[in-house]
Amino acid sequence: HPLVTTGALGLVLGHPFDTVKVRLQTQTTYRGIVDCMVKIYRHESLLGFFKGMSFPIASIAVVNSVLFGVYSNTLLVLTATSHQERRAQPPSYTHIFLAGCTGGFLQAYCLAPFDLIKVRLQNQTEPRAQPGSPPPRYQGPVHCAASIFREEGPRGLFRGAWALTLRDTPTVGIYFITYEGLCRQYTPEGQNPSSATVLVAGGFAGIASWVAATPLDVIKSRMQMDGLRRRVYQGMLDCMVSSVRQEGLGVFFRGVTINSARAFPVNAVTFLSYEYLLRWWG
Ligand SMILES: C[N+](C)(C)CCCC[C@H](N)C(=O)O
Repeated sequence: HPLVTTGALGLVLGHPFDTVKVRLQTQTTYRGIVDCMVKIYRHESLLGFFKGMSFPIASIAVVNSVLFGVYSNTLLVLTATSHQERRAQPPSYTHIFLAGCTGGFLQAYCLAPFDLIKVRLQNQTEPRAQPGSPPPRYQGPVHCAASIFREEGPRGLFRGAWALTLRDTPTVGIYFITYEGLCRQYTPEGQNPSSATVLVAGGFAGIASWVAATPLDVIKSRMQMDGLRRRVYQGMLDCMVSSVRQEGLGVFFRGVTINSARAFPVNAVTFLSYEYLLRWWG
């Protein structure tokens, strides 16, 4: 289906932005977005921007099905109305928020191992296949997963999962509230939102939820990178405190600009697919 293709394309085109975000959040060698992009391009070529992309592509369908499936089923239980009836009897924002939080909470658990591997691969700065230079620690996603499993045990695959859950539970609530709120604002009573409305509302829902999610996103990424060699942080709180001590409060908004630029198109397309699927299967 074209929408699935567009969704996958959005993910591919958005990935370079995500790589820059992750590096800005976890490494101190970059002075900003442009500096980071230039350095990646010089040392690792264009391929450097696409490190760690295969697992997100492979898992997006599952992760988004859990997110949107749990959300819409929770809403169904809370409001006792089907999707069609819902245009006539819109659910309350409390219900939307609660259903979003439930979806975010469950989605975080499915996402955690894939996200960990993505972040570890994105942070490998070695250029690909340079004869003579030492090879990167992880040769690819499967090797990365197997190495983490071997070196850190099965729980190692869930490093940073707690921070990820805390990041996603409330902010997926915000995601759906923003989306529904904007759709209602710009749609005549009792009608379905137009495609343009869905795209714009979805884009802004992505940005709003990511802005709210950024502080815990930074902590999550740092927890995921911790333990690569020796462990630096005692836990999430320790990671927050020492990050703020060393880098100031601004640390909580690392990567927010580039991530917002990525989030608008990616989430616009995501919500458009969601609305289409609901109308078909309703
Ligand atoms: C709630 N939080 C902001 C964390 C995520 C919301 C949507 C995530 C989306 N798949 C994306 O990659 O942008």
